[in-house]
Parts: sequence; C-alpha cells; structure tokens
Amino acid sequence: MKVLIQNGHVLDPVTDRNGVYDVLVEDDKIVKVEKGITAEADKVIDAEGCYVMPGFVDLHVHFRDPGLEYKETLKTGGEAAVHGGVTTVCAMPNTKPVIDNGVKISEVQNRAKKESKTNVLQLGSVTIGQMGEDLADIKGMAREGCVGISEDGKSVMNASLYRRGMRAAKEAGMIVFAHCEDITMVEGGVMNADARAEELGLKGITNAVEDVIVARDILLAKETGVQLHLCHCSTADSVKMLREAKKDGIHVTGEVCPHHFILTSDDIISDDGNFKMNPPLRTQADVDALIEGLKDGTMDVIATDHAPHAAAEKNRSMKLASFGIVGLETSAALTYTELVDKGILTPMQMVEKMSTNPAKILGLTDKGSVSEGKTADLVIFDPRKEYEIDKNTFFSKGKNTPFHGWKVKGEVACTMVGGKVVYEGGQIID
Ligand SMILES: NC(=O)N[C@@H](CC(=O)O)C(=O)O
Ligand SMILES: [Zn+2]
Ligand SMILES: [Zn+2]
Repeated sequence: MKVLIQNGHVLDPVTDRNGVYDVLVEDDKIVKVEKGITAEADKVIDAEGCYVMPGFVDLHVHFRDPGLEYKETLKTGGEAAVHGGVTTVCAMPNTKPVIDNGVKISEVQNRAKKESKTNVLQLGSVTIGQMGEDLADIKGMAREGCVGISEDGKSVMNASLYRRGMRAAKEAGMIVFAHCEDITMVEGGVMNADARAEELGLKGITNAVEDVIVARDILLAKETGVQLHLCHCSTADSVKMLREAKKDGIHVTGEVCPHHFILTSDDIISDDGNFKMNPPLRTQADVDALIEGLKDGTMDVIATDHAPHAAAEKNRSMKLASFGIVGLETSAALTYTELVDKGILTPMQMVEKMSTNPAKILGLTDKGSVSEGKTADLVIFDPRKEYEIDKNTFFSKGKNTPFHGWKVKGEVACTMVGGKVVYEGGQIID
C-alpha cells in the first residue's frame, strides 16, 4: 500500500525541513520526502496549504479503561486522539483497578492494539493500587514493555518510598512521571487561591502545594539519577526550578497543558465545574512564566492531561465536581491559535513541543519526525480553517471542556497511524 501526500508544507525538526515537499508512504513507513515525487500510489492526498507534521505524541492522557468506561474507553479515547492529530499517547494508570503489575500492563496494551486507533503506551503506578504504601511490581511492568511509572492523580507523599520507586525505575530504564501536589496542603481547595476564589466563595489551592513537591521530586531525581518528567506544570516557580535543575544537569523534563498556558482563574466567571482541574488555573504571572518557559526550551512538552468525566460529575459547583478536563480534540487548534498565530512559538516549535520532544523523552526513535525511514504517523493540519470549538463534535465521551464556543484557527484534516489513514475530514476511518 502506497500513499502519496502532495504539496504539503513539511515541518520536521529532525532534518530541519521547513517547506513544500511531497511525502511518500509505503506500508507503515515514510520512504521519501522530496519535491515533485512522481511515484504511483494507491491513494493520493492533496495537502496544499496544509502543514504536514509528525503525529502528536501526548505524554499525558486518561483513557479510564478498564473500570471507568462510562467516562472513556480505549476505543473512544483513541478516536478522540486521532481527531486531534495525536498518534501516540501515554495512558495514566489511575483506572479501576489501578494498573500496578505486568499482567495488567499487557492486558491493556494488547487490547489497545485492537480497540484503539492511536498507539497506547500504558503507564504503571508507583505503588500498589496507588495507595502509597508498597511499591508496585515495577520490574514486572518493565518486562511487559511499560515505559514509565506515575502516581498521577496524587503524589507519593512518603519520600522514602518514592525514592525506592525511583531507584527501581532507574534500574528498569523507566521514566517517572510526577504529579506534584502536597495533599496535606490542599485543605479542601478547588481552584487557585486568589481574589477570584474569594469572590466565588471557594477554597483555594496555593502555588506552594505544587512547588514543594516539584522541589522534592527534582532533588530525588538528582539523588537517584532517574529520568523525571514533571506533569502539568502550572506555576512560575515550577518553571524556575526546572530551569535551574536542567542547568545542574539533572535528567528532568516538563510539560504544560493548553489550559494552563491560556486561561487564568479570572476566566472562571461563575462557579462552573468545567473550570475545575488539578492543578488549577493560576494567575497571569504564572501563565507568562509558562509561556516564557515554552519559548526558551525549559518546558519541553505540550501535553493535554485529557481527563474525561461524565456530565453529572462536571456540570455542578466546583465544590462538588471532579477534577479534570478533556483536551485531545482541542490541543492542536488551541496551541496553534494562542501560541503560533500570535507569534509566540514558530510552527516548528509547535511540532517540537507536541511531537519531537515527547517522542525523544520516550526514546521512540522511529517517531516525532517526517523523514525517510520513520514510522508513518502523520498529521495534516490546515492552519487556514477558522471555527468555534464545539464539544458536540468530540469523539471522546467526555464533553467537559472550558473551551466550548472558543474561536480557533487550525484544524486537523487528516491523521495517519502506521501508514493507515485513521481520521479524515470529520470521519474516523476503519
Ligand atoms: N488533572 C485532573 O484534574 N484530573 C486527573 C488526574 C490528574 O491528572 O491529576 C483525572 O484523572 O481526572
Ligand atoms: Zn496529575
Ligand atoms: Zn492526569
């Protein structure tokens, strides 16, 4: 099977290609990137006016499968992913049951191969059942191909136990994905601790709730030598500490989610559960620092923290709603609109943050690049399309987004996974 993508603007941080080329795909591989390819093909895609990028690699999603299928499944999450141009995801282990041993890792990964349109890398928990008491079977999970561990949803509060987890991860060649939140300091907070929270009569979460654990986890990474990835950074001091840690040669990377670099707590106009997520929306000073971090390379990755919940769990007061918002189907458009179109990041930097850097962090040498020999995970993105985000067009079961009705520029026109077109023009392709 040969697919020829013609006249698209190829963006490839690896070869530095940044211009109009044709891309020839044969079976699951990119075989040629050149101007004016004349080869016969089974399918020809006209990408004139569109960017051709390596498929996005999202280091942080929740597919809720097994056990919470009413929120999302491997199938619906996979459809949401490819609708958003995301061809590989890391799925967090806070499912029911929690993914904490090798058998559970292989069960999900095997099922995902059949049920999901996107590539799913299932992460494992740090402790059994995410209970924070005993280490999960870290070695056993690595043996089944698990690339990293995370207690996402909470932090391992016992630093000694976490340190042992990090040592085990280091030994197994795994990454630690850190959710940074000192649970003893949350004190019932549901949004950022600021004047807006007071106006809404809601309890606040201070920046230090995140920052003290970021500091601790960086120091533990320094001591253990493990590869640490900081999830959903939201504060100015997280950026500052990550910048310093990198200067010191500590193996640590950081991600930012679109909602954290776009919205502040002042955007919460009423007590609406769709604005509730962990960590919370912060202040303009934090947003500015996150954006500066994205620009100067401190923040390596844009990830979604796609966290689908049922309508009844979200359409209620922030006091009662579940934490988390969906992101897979809005992330590329929001990033393009808010960062690229406004001249903050170049289109190439968008590709670095959404594909090349996360692929590098995972050690996936066949992904994150539109160049000869790589796996044909590709996204064709039309930057001319202007529209309003409509949650009713989501393939995800989760409609919980604060961006419903937002005007954006840039639309995923086509997504290819392993050389197969899986999404095109509003349709999932079987
Ligand atoms: N981000 C969230 O607010 N919620 C996530 C957990 C997490 O990422 O910490 C979830 O699982 O719903
Ligand atoms: Zn988290
Ligand atoms: Zn998460």
